[in-house]
Amino acid sequence: MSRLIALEPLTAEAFAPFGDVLDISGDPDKIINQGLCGRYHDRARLDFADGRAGISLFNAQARSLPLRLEMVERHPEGSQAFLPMQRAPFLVVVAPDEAGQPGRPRAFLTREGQGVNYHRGTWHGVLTPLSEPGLFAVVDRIGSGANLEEHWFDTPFTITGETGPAS
Ligand SMILES: NC(=O)N[C@@H](O)C(=O)O
Ligand code: NI
Repeated sequence: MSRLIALEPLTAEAFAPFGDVLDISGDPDKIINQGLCGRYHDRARLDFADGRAGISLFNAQARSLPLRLEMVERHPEGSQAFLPMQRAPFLVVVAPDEAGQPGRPRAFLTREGQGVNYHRGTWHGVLTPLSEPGLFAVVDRIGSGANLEEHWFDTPFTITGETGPAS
């Protein structure tokens, strides 16, 4: 299998097997605050086994494309949401699960202002901003026990800077 992975635009449909896309596309679900605010209500499936939701802030160093992808990880006990606190697009890498191992990864480029929520157990690359500040609010599980499984590829992939169809 080719080790080159093209970028795909992030859409709710394409990302549905892996998680939720959080953005203000389309009409808000509710108009609140005396008509001054649109509420895009309850847009992510949060799931925390034997734990609670926590909000953390990540200040991540920017990476550049093309990017060598050596590892994906997953959190068996909880979902994980990345909500940018700046407007720059960032890289989102996910992979299907194939009998407990990640299948071929897919790479998405967010639009400005988009965030993602990885469903519990979704294989994903670590937070990868493409510019700085790489400042994100992260909503994930706070609890005891192991909640991180890493998979290091025998042969790394390369995420190109090109956009293209799903591979
Ligand atoms: N380890 C950690 O808190 N972050 C990762 O899970 C990640 O997806 O970036
Ligand atoms: Ni993670």
